[in-house]
Amino acid sequence: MLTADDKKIIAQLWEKVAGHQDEFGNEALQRMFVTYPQTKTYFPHFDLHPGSEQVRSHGKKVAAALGNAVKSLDNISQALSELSNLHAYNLRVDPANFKLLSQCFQVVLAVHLGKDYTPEMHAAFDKFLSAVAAVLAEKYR
Ligand code: HEM
Repeated sequence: MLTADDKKIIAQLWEKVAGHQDEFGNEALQRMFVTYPQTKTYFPHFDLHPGSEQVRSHGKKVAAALGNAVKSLDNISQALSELSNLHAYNLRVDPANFKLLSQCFQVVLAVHLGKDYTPEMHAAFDKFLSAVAAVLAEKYR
């Protein structure tokens, strides 16, 4: 459950992300594929080499979806409803993978924002990403 404070901090953090959104999405995916190679099995139809345009374009979509959720912190479930259907019914992504991408996205934030990514931001954003993951996994049962 996101507190009012969490929501404020998440919105502040996203202001720092805006402008780098596409790049951060791309880097998070690149890290996920290198660090957790099992995640590549969901993308057999993608070129997964570093610098891949397909990954870049996918990173842009993922980051946009996160940005959309940041705008709807009071109703993430509704904001990501279509994506939730897609991941559960069509893609059948094992929900364990959501944590892996979340972890990679946080490393990207730490690398790029450095000290600006404060422990408070880390804590609030971690809760946010868990909430997103819960929504993407909620249709599985
Ligand atoms: C924070 C978590 C995630 C978000 C916000 C997210 C978001 C998205 C978005 C926006 C799309 C594009 C949907 C469309 O084109 O209409 C997508 C597609 C997809 N996602 Fe996710 N995703 C997440 C996690 C994951 C994870 C962890 C995996 C697997 C390891 C995954 C696998 C896929 C696949 C295979 C596609 C289809 C790609 C294609 O063929 O174009 N997603 N996701």
